[in-house]
Amino acid sequence: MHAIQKILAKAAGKEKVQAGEIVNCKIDFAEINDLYLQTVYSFYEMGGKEVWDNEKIAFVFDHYSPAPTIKTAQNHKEMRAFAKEQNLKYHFDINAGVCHQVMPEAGVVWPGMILVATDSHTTTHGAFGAFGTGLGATDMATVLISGELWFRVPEVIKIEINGQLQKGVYAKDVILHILGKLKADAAVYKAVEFSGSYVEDLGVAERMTICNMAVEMGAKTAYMKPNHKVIEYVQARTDQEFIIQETDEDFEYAETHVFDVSQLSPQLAVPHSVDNVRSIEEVEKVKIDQAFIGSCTGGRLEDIEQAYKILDGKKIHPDTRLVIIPASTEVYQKAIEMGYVQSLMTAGATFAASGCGPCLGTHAGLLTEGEVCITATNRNFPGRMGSTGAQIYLGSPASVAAAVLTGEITDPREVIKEVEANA
Ligand SMILES: CC(C)[C@H](C(=O)O)[C@@H](O)C(=O)O
Ligand code: SF4
Repeated sequence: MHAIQKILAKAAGKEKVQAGEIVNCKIDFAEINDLYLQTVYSFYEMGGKEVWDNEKIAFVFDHYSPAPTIKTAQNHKEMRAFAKEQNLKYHFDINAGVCHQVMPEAGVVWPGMILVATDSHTTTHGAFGAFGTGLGATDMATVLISGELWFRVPEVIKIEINGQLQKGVYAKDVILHILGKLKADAAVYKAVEFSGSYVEDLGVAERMTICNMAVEMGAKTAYMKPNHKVIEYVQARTDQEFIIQETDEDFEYAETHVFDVSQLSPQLAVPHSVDNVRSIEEVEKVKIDQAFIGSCTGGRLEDIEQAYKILDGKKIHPDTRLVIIPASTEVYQKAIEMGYVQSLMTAGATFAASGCGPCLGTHAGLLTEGEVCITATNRNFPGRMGSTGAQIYLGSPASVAAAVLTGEITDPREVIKEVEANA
């Protein structure tokens, strides 16, 4: 069995499971975001009275936070009432950030757990060796009532990533490159394991960026075997005991793909699909109107630092706008302490309150017809960030920063070389 299948077997109280088998698993933690008030309605419609465990459920207000409309304010009000009535231990209101950043920071994510959330990017938590997957309102209501849910045991695709990245090339470029090669339907209902020499020593932030976008190839869940950096991160935030499952030597993967990233250029997903990927050399000079750094894909301290290293002491191009939204208040506070916020605001960036915001076009920086945006987020379908007539390029925070410096898509490797030469 694969480590992921062992996680499911343990949660189902079984010795062994196999791909294709349906198993009923105990859930370790469940998160509902503020787009899913329906979960509360379904909970009551299904006869729910008390949640199965009020210490294993989180409400996170992140998609519409702070509430940009009266309707979403009403949703928050009803969800706050439910959280109070059920005495939920974890209720992250409008001052917390994006669920996939807030939960690891709160110490509720650990290796070997089953974490479900009303969000497709719950694959992010494979970065911690967890089985993380997204649910709809009805399944989530079932979990709130019973603390259990059925799963079809997935096959596992192995993505082996080897080599050391060049300066100016980042984890976001790696996952975009993989998506461009394997395409958006490569892993439908399968689990994706990322391994190889590049992954083994990878830090938490980079692991989260890569696992976050596994769902963009249809993955049910993602997995990276925890390294010492992950274990240190988790143990600094929780006393929860955990087991790191080992994949059997003789486990047979459904597919194996091997990538050497040592010569990889910065990558961009170009309009209008996440798997429509080009090396930056093919898309340089595209004029940019607006740029965004943020989200559960690219809003961590390390992402903001990429922009700081390029823009510190400089001014963004007068024809462009840069919106930066730290993925959580904790990230925001650290970015302030590091001087990144002050420097980037002086360069001309606009900061907004932690949350999803422009990533899915709810508020804090939408695009109108004909505007061109480069963003550190994970989806670029028509209408994702506002008008369906806008053009969205997905790239690393460094590619975003290089573009707002020159006003057009620019290779961050060139800009970084210049910054270092003038340092
Ligand atoms: C919550 C939901 C509307 C959606 C998801 O499930 O991913 C959102 O977070 C997104 O990124 O599109
Ligand atoms: S930041 Fe974007 S991708 Fe992440 S949960 Fe929010 S809307 Fe979804």
